Amino acid sequence: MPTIIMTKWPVKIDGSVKAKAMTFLQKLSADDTTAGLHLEPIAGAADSRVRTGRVDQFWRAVMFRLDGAGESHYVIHGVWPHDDAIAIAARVRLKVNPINGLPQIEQAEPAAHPAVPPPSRAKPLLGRLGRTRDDLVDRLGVPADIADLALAAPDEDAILDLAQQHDGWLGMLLVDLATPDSIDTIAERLQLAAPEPTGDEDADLLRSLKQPAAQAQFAFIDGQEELRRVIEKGDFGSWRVFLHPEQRRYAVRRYKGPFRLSGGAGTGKTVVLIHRARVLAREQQDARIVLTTFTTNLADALRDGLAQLDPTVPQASALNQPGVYVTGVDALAAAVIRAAGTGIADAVQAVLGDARSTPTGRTPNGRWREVIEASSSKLPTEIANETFLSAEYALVVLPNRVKNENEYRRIRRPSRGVALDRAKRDSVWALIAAYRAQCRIEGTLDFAEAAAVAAAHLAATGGQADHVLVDEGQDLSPTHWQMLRALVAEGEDDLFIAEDSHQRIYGNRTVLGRYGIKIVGRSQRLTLNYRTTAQNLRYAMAVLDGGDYVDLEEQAEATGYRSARSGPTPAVETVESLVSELDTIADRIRPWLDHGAAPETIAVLVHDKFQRERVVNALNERGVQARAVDRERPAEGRVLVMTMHRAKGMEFAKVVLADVGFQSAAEKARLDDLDDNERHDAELRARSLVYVAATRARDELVVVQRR
Ligand SMILES: Nc1ncnc2c1ncn2[C@@H]1O[C@H](COP(=O)(O)OP(=O)(O)OP(=O)(O)O)[C@@H](O)[C@H]1O
Repeated sequence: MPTIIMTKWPVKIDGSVKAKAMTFLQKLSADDTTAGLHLEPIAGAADSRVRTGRVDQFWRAVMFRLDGAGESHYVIHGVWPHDDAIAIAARVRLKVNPINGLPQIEQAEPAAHPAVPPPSRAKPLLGRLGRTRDDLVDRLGVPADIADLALAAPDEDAILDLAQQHDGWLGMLLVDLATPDSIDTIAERLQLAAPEPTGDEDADLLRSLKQPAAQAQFAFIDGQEELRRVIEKGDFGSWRVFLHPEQRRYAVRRYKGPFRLSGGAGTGKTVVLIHRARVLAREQQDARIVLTTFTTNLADALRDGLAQLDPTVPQASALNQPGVYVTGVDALAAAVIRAAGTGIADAVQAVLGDARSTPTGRTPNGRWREVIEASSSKLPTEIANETFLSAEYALVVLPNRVKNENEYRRIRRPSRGVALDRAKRDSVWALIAAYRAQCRIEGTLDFAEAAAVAAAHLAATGGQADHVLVDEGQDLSPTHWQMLRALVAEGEDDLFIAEDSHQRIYGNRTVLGRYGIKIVGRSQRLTLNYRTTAQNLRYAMAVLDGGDYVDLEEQAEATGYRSARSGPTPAVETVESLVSELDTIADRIRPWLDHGAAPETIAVLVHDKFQRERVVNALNERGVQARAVDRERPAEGRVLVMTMHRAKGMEFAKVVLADVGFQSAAEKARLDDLDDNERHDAELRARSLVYVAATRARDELVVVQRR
């Protein structure tokens, strides 16, 4: 049976043609001698391998036929109207790039490229970065005509425009060339290697199509189902098929222990996790794989993503079952506790010092505040506040299983800022004891307690997973890490953690090594942003400037991300009042809708739920149909309005960021109560929130800031 090798198609085709293309390719992959396919060579074509095929009366497919190992292979170049297809088929050529060994589709007459612009007085970007024509052409294998265009490009935006015209390895090389990375680093990142030609051109082409960097553009299709997915999803689904060589490496490689993958927003960390879950599930049918993240909404998205990638991957419906169990990290703790039944009593005893067997409820938000208000504590406000106490509890008390005043007096409190002398420790413990007593009466646990109890149970009774994959690692708390560590035995491919410390918007800094997760050098970073245009990325990175962010191994978080796409500069509008803010938001959205943007591809991101309701009402009053998004999945047909927290992990074509720089009186008072350490951390989180929100925009970003 012939093998189909799909490429990212240069033109988008609409639904009815897709269906016909699908039927055509299905028949081709079943039997290429079927008469109705009309596979024909083109007389005088630049490449004798080229064939056209009949999709219907009007449309033709253009492809290359390669013969290797006694089988025919068809590299599908695309589908065009009849006359265009014939003209394209006459000129295209598939060859192995002699410098980098990668497959290259080129036109016999390169007239399609714009002329090299006349040199401007300022030195072009690549020259400023010390790049030469030899670097591009002789070391990396950039075709000479494109190298000349790149070397004449005045700035990063011009290079990105050029990169956008070239899918696959060539586009990736051009994006990398606009960064300060060395030529060796760039070559290494794409894993370039040019093996000696064997003398059999078809075999050499097939070998080149299998190179890691080639797979960002060419995909060997495995069965009819995969064929259907690739065609139906077209461009938007390309993450499913065309991975960056680095992404592929992290998705498939085996690691001797925990591995950490960091990377800025939109660099494809989630994509890697989903692919890795599939690879593990396919290779080890009985394996119990847990794929987890911070919130239930994010877990829903992971579940959907995995089903989209491959509906045949079994998704387990309970912990400790073969398949991929996708769940939020707190739901995971609840699942461990539920499954343990009354057997959880020992773990509750180990963590809290009382042997409750059915801690079923969830401690309500605000409980710390009630405890403080009900007490006659003499502690200063920088200690007797909800932020400090809940952090002390989650970072010091629970992970160390502190059960009484004596133990608390002796415990080390690394990186906790405020020093506590003996009297203060005793007063803090009194509040903690009151908190625990109240929760005991009500039979509730808070999230950090539930994770600590689940961790203690798993540590005593044994792991319930073979591989654990974690997204949004920067937001997890110490007891989450203890639970995940205990969930899987130490060993090969035990934990795979994706994180971006710039996106920490919940909780406090944590250090993996303190909770038994030893990365020891197994850590890598993704740097190519797939989602956000270079202009939006610059805005988002500027929000973080000067902040001292550190990662889960206590290293300063790196920046230096690059984007593969270029677009308009974000519009920043400063307004004086709430009314003018609401007017501005509506005025910005209307033209997008008038130009045909689907309403659900537009999002307004705000600070809190009150503002969300205000914006929804104001937009509807101003004739823009809008809907608030809370926990549910967003629906179609209306502009979406949600909090910046809710937007985590999501993306939209166009985003309006509202309330930037605005602080309510209540928030200001809360920050004033904090000690310097906590306040500094709260400020980092606030910046991270704007960074998260700004990086949700794929194409256009409008920022509305209040004076
Ligand atoms: N190889 C790829 N080809 C095409 N698109 C990709 C690829 N990898 C990722 N993407 C797209 O880039 C976007 C961001 O990917 P993803 O959500 O995995 O990034 P992330 O690093 O997890 O982002 P965040 O940290 O902001 O949640 C998605 O739209 C995804 O489909």
